Amino acid sequence: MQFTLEDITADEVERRMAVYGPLADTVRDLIDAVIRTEVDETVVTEANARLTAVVESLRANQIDGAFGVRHTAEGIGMPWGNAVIGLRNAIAPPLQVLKHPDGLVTADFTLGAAYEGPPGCVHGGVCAMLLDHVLGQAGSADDVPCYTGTLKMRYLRPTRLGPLHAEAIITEREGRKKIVRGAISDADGETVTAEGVFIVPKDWAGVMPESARIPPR
Ligand SMILES: CCCCCCCC(=O)SCCNC(=O)CCNC(=O)[C@H](O)C(C)(C)COP(=O)(O)OP(=O)(O)OC[C@H]1O[C@@H](n2cnc3c(N)ncnc32)[C@H](O)[C@@H]1OP(=O)(O)O
Repeated sequence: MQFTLEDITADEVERRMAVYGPLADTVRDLIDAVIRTEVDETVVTEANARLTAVVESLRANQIDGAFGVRHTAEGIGMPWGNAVIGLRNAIAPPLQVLKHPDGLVTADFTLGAAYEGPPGCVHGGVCAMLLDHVLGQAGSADDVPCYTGTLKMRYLRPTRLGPLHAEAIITEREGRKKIVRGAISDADGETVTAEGVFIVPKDWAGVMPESARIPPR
């Protein structure tokens, strides 16, 4: 598992974000539209033909495999394929995770039709995925990255699709292990709580170069 140096300027990062962010936003909108459309089926078939052509145009030149986690020499993270926060990943909500001075990390986001499990509610696995990431970023808030070792979820009540809040913080440390706790809440309070053991890998310094220790945004 390696992080990749991409030696570009901050301006170039911004420029690329302005190109790929809107594309992923449109595809995210497309996913929602495909789930909810009630148009005539001939329109659906035509849309599929146009989309197939778009996919072909994008695949004319592409990388092998996944995007990876790239960073600039200045330490700007570009985890753009990430399933939770990836700028280029239309499957990601995407979460904008904020890091507060006391170590708390928070994210406010809205989940729509693409994240449904029980009727009108968020899929339990989606809650686990989002909390895994938010707890992971809280565990890494001291700039020493850690990986999920164990993650326990408690589903208190169904999480309705719509506006939600997630937060997490390190509550205990023991050597390379950090216990991180967090929750997803709606307007009426917590719906899912999570507790995880996050572990700094033995060889983390080799895995993540000094220049990349600023957590990905
Ligand atoms: C900044 C961005 C944040 C994003 C966060 C996103 C979170 C993620 O999704 S990470 C991906 C999912 N997680 C993974 O793929 C991790 C896969 N596992 C691993 O890489 C390794 O097993 C790893 C790093 C967790 C531990 O490996 P290693 O460093 O060799 O641990 P090891 O030396 O055996 O054990 C260290 C301590 O941790 C404990 N431990 C090891 N594995 C686990 C585990 N799975 N659960 C709980 N405790 C564990 C050991 O018991 C030991 O404890 P103690 O010091 O008290 O004896």
